Amino acid sequence: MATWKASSSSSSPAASPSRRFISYRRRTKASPPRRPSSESPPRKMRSIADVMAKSPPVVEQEQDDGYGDVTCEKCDLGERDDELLLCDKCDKGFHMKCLRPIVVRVPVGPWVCVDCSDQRPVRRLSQKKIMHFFRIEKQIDQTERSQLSQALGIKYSDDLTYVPGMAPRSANRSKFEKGGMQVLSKEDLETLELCRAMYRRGECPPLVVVFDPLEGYTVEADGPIKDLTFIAEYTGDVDYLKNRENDDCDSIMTLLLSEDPSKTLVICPDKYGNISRFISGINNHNRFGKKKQNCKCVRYSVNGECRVLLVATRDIAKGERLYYDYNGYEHEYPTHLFL
Ligand SMILES: C[S@@+](CC[C@H](N)C(=O)[O-])C[C@H]1O[C@@H](n2cnc3c(N)ncnc32)[C@H](O)[C@@H]1O
Repeated sequence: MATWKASSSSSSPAASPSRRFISYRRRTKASPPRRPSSESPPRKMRSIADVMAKSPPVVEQEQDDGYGDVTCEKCDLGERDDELLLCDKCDKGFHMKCLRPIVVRVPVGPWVCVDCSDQRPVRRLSQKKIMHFFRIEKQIDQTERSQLSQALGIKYSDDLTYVPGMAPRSANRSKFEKGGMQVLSKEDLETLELCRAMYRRGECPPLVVVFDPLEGYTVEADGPIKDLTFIAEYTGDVDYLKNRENDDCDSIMTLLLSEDPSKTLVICPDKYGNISRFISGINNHNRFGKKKQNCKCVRYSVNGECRVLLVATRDIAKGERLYYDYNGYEHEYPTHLFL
C-alpha cells in the first residue's frame, strides 16, 4: 500500500479543513411552531374549553406553544426541549441524540421522522452490498451499481466535480487561500498520483463501510493499514459556501477559505462522493475522542488547486473504526454528542 511521506505534522492551521457548521432555523419543541401555511398541515389547536380548564399560572413561566406535552418517541422523556425535534408531518418528538444516526444540529427547513419519510431506503441495504460498492467496483454489475447509487443517494466519484450553476473549476485556486496553503511536495504528488492509479484499478486501502446503529454509516479497516497511508481524497461537488449557508448536509467540507468570503469554497458530497464522506468524527470534547483518532484530513495545494486528503496518523488494525477530527480551527462542528 502506498504511504504518505508528507510531513503530515507540518500542516499549518490554514491547511486544516473543517466541516461547516451552517446556521439553521430551529424547529424543536422549544421553538415556536411555524405559522401554518396553506401547504402545511394545520397545527394542533387547543380548544377554548381546554384552555379554560387549565388554571392560569401564578408565575409566568414558559410561553405555552401547545407542544408542552410532547415527549421523545425513543426515550419517552420531554426534557432538553431545545434538542427535541418535531416531525413536520406527524408532530411526534425525537431527541436529536436519540435518533440513529445522531442528528448533530437542528435541520434547516422541514424535517420528517423515519416513519413519515419515504426517503433513504439506504438504511435497509445489506452491509455486503455496500462493501462491494465501495471496495471492488468492477465486481458488481451495472444494474446493481446504479441501484446502489440511487439508494445511497450519491454517485461514486474519486474526483472533485464541477457542475454548471455551482463554482467553476477556475474558482479553485490555492493562491486565494487566506494566509496561504501548504504545497504538496513533488514526492507526495507522485505518491498521490500512484494512489489514484491504484484506486482506479480497484486497489484501495482495505476499508469497508458498515452500518452502526449509533453512528450510522461509518468506515472500518478490513485489514491492517500502515501509518501515513493515503486513505482517500475528500470528493464531491465544489460549490461556493454562500450557496450552502442553509444546507443541512452534514458532510460539507471546507475546500478553500478565501480572504473574500464570497469566494470561499466547500465540497458537497450529496450527489457525488466516495468513502470519505462516511468516516466518523471524534468527540473532541473529551479525551477519549483524541485517543480514538487514527487519521487526519489536510488541505493541500496540488498543482495550484486546493484538495482535501485523508491520511492515517498511526497504524490501524483490522476491525478498527476510522476517526478524524471534524473541526478545523475556524468553525465549530458540534461533536459533543458523538460517541
Ligand atoms: C460525515 S457524516 C458520516 C456518515 C454518517 N454516519 C451517515 O450515516 O451518513 C457525519 C454524521 O455521522 C454521524 N457521526 C459521525 N461521527 C459520529 C460519532 N463519533 N458518533 C455518533 N455519530 C457520528 C453524525 O450523525 C454526523 O452528523
